[in-house]
Amino acid sequence: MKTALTIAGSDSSGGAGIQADLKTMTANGVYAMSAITALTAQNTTGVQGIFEVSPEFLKQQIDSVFTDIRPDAVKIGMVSSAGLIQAIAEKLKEYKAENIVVDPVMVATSGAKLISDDAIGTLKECLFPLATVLTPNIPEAKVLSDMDITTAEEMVEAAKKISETYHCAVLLKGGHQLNDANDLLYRDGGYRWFNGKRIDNPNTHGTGCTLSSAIASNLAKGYDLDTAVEQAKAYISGALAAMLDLGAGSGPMNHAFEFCGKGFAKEEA
Ligand SMILES: Nc1ncnc2c1ncn2[C@@H]1O[C@H](COP(=O)(O)OP(=O)(O)OP(=O)(O)O)[C@@H](O)[C@H]1O
Ligand SMILES: Cc1ncc(CO)c(N)n1
Repeated sequence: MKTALTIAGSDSSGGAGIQADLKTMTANGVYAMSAITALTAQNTTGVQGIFEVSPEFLKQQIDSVFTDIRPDAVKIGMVSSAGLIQAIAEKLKEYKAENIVVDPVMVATSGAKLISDDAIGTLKECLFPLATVLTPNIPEAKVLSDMDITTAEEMVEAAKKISETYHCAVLLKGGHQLNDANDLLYRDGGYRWFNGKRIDNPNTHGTGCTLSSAIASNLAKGYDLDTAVEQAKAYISGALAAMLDLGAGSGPMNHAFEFCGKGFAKEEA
């Protein structure tokens, strides 16, 4: 069985962060492991608290994973401070990690800030150069490209700028902000649109985490980047289309939509 590691923050409400990643990787057929950067006290309405681990303890978790079950792909999500980012970069280089998906998480769907301003510089300097693919949403891409992005043409320009600056592929997510869930993959000087049909579902908590983990799972299984993105889009569309409706705010998706009603996932006794 192929294996994947998520290095990210825990979401107590289970829809984003580590919990979304582990569910996504499992549903996508790879063995899922985690190294936790921070605990969040969080639900669908917001983030009530953040408790970071120390860089030393994060390194210890990464050592424990790599020295025993080597991951075929690594996904990186919420990393809120410079020391943690440096710790991850050091360990990924030491273990020559491959298939690295970096989701530059800055703000939660609920609006809460998940990274300190000084850490954004460290993210660019230490982690982006290690990435196979970066997966910013539009607000994150605005910060990273220092450009305004209001049209599809500007999405191409911004993705090109980020890709050329950090020498990695960039998947710029159209998501809820701009168009019909159309994402743009810029790599090796060229680009391709991945058009998604917008699903009329207000419950989008954790969509970014889920997409990046699905891409990492597909890379772990040996698919090329284009196919990995294509299949990840199909997975997230299925999870959104299952129309789970939990919590008072923007709720989580059903990561196990393919299993529902089957085998051990039968709902009622
Ligand atoms: N309503 C929708 N219907 C179909 N696809 C969607 C919808 N909303 C988001 N997506 C898709 O979900 C994926 C994640 O994109 P999105 O822009 O939501 O990420 P994000 O803003 O980083 O997520 P998060 O809110 O978790 O931070 C993309 O592939 C996007 O196209
Ligand atoms: C822990 C965590 N990571 C990422 C996000 C972004 O959706 C979130 N809301 N919470």
